[in-house]
Formats: sequence, structure tokens, C-alpha cells
Amino acid sequence: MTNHTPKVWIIAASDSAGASGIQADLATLRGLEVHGGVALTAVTAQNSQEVLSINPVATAVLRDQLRALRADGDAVAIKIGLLTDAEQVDVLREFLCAYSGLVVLDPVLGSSTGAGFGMSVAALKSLLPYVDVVTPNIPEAEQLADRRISSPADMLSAAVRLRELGAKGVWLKGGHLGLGEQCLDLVWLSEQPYWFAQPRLSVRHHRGTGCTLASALAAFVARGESLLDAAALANAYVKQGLRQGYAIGPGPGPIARQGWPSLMTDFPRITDRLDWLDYAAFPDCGASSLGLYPVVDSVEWLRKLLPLGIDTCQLRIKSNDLTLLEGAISEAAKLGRQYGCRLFINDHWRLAIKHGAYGVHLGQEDIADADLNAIRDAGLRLGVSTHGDFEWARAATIQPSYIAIGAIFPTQTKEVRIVGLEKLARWVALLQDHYPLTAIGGINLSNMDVILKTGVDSVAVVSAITQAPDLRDAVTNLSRKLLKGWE
Ligand SMILES: Cc1ncc(COP(=O)(O)OP(=O)(O)O)c(N)n1
Ligand SMILES: Cc1ncsc1CCOP(=O)(O)O
Ligand SMILES: [Mg+2]
Repeated sequence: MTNHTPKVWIIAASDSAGASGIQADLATLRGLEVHGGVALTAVTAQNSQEVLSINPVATAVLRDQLRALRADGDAVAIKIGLLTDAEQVDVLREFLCAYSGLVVLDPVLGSSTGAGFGMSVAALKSLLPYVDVVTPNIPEAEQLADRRISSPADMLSAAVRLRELGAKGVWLKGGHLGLGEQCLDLVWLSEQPYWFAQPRLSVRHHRGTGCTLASALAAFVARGESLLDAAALANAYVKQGLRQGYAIGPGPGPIARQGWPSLMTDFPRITDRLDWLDYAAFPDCGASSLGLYPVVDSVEWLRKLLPLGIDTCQLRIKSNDLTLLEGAISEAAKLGRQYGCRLFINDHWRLAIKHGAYGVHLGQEDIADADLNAIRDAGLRLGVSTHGDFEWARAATIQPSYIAIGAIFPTQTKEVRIVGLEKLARWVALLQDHYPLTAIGGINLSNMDVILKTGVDSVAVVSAITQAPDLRDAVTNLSRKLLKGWE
């Protein structure tokens, strides 16, 4: 921790067992290098088997703690857990009126050991207009939204209701729903709802999952992640912890809290369409890495590049002129076949299918509009652009042929979100055993060493090829660098 360590406030109760409550929250924050300030709402006496008592902190004491925290300067995010009564809610509402960071409310209405906490549902509802993300489980959502939830459609309708009640974002945890081998959460934090799917883990030690999810979400946002990226990370964080939970007594123990998720398989499958969860994988791109992957905007470029031995290439024409597109894509597909080059067509998947191109490259926005079944059934490969943890997890759900990561550096070629080297390295470590990867954006010979140091083995380039003084030299030098690795 340093003077620049981001700060999150936890407003919640202590758990004497150290499995949930502020103990879980602070352990989560610490592992993610986030400082935690605390306003305690109650002291609970509990262990792995039962809750013995819940002892509310006096309203004035809660108010004092909040005043003390605020005097040091606002935190980036607040996580609210167990509140004991309507008076505490009143204090909090007043406090939140003058707070502009992220507010995550985990609406505790019962514990995983089965105890009810007796909090008024009406009082909790009155907090929703001050909340950016509310994270109820199914029984809590049923109480807050005042309806039965027994299907994904019911989850959606409950989330609509919670948003009508004022919550800006809803994360409805579906673990209690009997959906077979799958746990399905509804995560509605932006304009559009998404489903986060995880295989159901049958583990003995699961205490503190709700607290941990909410505090991890706050922590990842405090670490500078976007809300959706933080959601993907927080979900993976809990799964990682569930796999490594441990006993503290005869009853169920806590989940482990172990820093940034390090396995791709801990991330959720993310989709806006439930039928995509049953998708078959796209065909692979063969054994060799994608290597040097030029992205060019005309057939003329392909005619110059393919004879130089380029074996992955993309035609990216930003035009709506159908005649031009049809001619170019048909010719490009032919050239690809002639030279044995893995020729991808950007955006225009229908024409790519029609002319038998090797594959299609789509951006995140394009995925929703494209007919993925048609692309795969026609035997085409699919590459997908990603700029964050949410996006790569969403891309991985449809099992594409490769994943592109970028823009790594600022680029003149396109206005796009910059990822940087640190994230590239983290994603390469997560993904490289599962998908071919390529890095794109601002890459040229002079920064290839730092790119290759992240472990990525392919680079997609536009200007390093199209603006090179000598095309043959550029191809030779970039390819050689890729073969040799970083120095
Ligand atoms: C290899 C590779 N990576 C990323 C992109 C960007 O694709 P997209 O997000 O669809 O944006 P546009 O290229 O359409 O502007 C790409 N084309 N190739
Ligand atoms: C299409 C695209 N997608 C992300 S960055 C980028 C442009 C890369 O161009 P350059 O290699 O010139 O930086
Ligand atoms: Mg595109």
C-alpha cells in the first residue's frame, strides 16, 4: 500500500467467525491492494454453524464513523452490507446524498447459515435510488421486487422492478435457482443486461460469497477497472475463492480471498443471448501462431503482401459501396486460397461466406448483429476484438478461432480504447493456453520487444506495413523479430 493506494469504504457488520461481513470485505480489499475504511453497523456473534446474536451499533455511532471517514476525503467506492434497522438506513441515505463515487449495496436479508436478520424490506428499498449496483440473491430479490422468481425470465422482470425502484444497476445472483449444472447471474450494469454463467460448484466452504462479490466489485472499480470489467473480474474472484474455501470449524467455512483471478476457467461465460451458451466452437486456425498479421484496406495491398510469405492477413475496407466490397472480397478470398494465406474479412461476414474466405474478424458491437451460426456452419474461422476482461470473457463464450487484444498503444489508424502492456501481459497469461492471440494497435518494430515480453506471439499491424518506406524490409524485420522473440 502507498499514498496512492485507492480507498473503499465498507459499511457493514463484523462476523466473529471471520467468514463474511467486514472481515471478508477487508481481506478482499487487501488482496487487491485497496485500502478499506470501515463504518461498523453491528457486531455479530457467529461461527461456522450458527448466528448467536446481532448487536446493532447505536445510530449516533454509525453517524460518527461516517463523519470521521468523510473528513479524510472521499473513497472511490462504498460497499454496503448488513444494516440492522430503518434508522441506520436513514443515516446512510443522508450520507449518500453527498457522495459521488460508486455505491454497491449487498442487501443482506438473511445469512447463509439460515438466520434471518430482521431488516425491514421497505427501509432497504428506500436506499435503492442512492445505489449504483444492488446485488441481491434470489430470495432477497423476491422480497425487494415483491415477486416470485423461478426462471431467467422472472429474474429479468425482477431486475426491471429493482431499476424502477431506483437502483441504477442490478446484479441478480441466480445461484439459488435450480437451473441444473449451471449458475446464472443477471448482470445489468449498463444499457443492456448480460447473463454470467458458471458451472455449479458443489463445495462445502462457501461462507461470505455475497459480501466478497460486492466488495471485489468495489475494489476492482477502485483499481481503475470499468464497471463491466470489474464485474467479470469480481465473478471470477469469487469462483477462484470457492475452489479454495477452507474449514474453520464443524460447519461450512469461508471462501478463500486470493488476489487477481489467475485462471481463465474461473471467469464467467458472458452472453446477452442464453442460446449462445450452448454454442459449438469455431474451427481453429491451424497449428502455427497467427504470427505477423497485416491488416490492409485493399486488394492491391494483398497482391503485394501475399507473395512475401505472409500467412495471416485481413482485408479491412471501411466502405458501404457494395459493388466495391463484393469485388474486393471475392478477389481477396481467391488470393488467400492461391497463396495459402489465412485471409480474414473484417465486418462483412455475409460476403466473406459467399466468397469462401478463410475467416471473418468482428468487433464487439458486430457480434450481436452477425449470424454466428451461419459463419460457423459455412466453415469460416472467427476472430473477435477485445479491449477488457468483460469483452474477452464475452468473446470466449462463443469460442472463436482467435482473440485480438488492443489497442495496446495509441494509434493514428483508429479511435479506440487503449489497453497498455500490463493488461496485455495479464490476458496473455490467462488466455494463451486456450486461444490463439494477437495484439493490435500502435505496434511497430521499435516497440516489438516490450510487446513480445508479455508473451504474445502474434501482432496485427496496419501502419507498420502500409507506411513502411520499404515493404519487403518491414515484413522481413517484423517477422524476424517475432521468430527471435524479445531481447
Ligand atoms: C486483428 C484485429 N484486431 C482488431 C480489429 C478491430 O476490429 P473491430 O473492433 O471490428 O474494428 P474495425 O476494424 O472494424 O474498425 C481488427 N480489425 N483486426
Ligand atoms: C483496427 C484497429 N483496431 C484496434 S487498433 C487498430 C488499428 C491498428 O493500426 P496501427 O497498427 O496503425 O496502429
Ligand atoms: Mg469491425
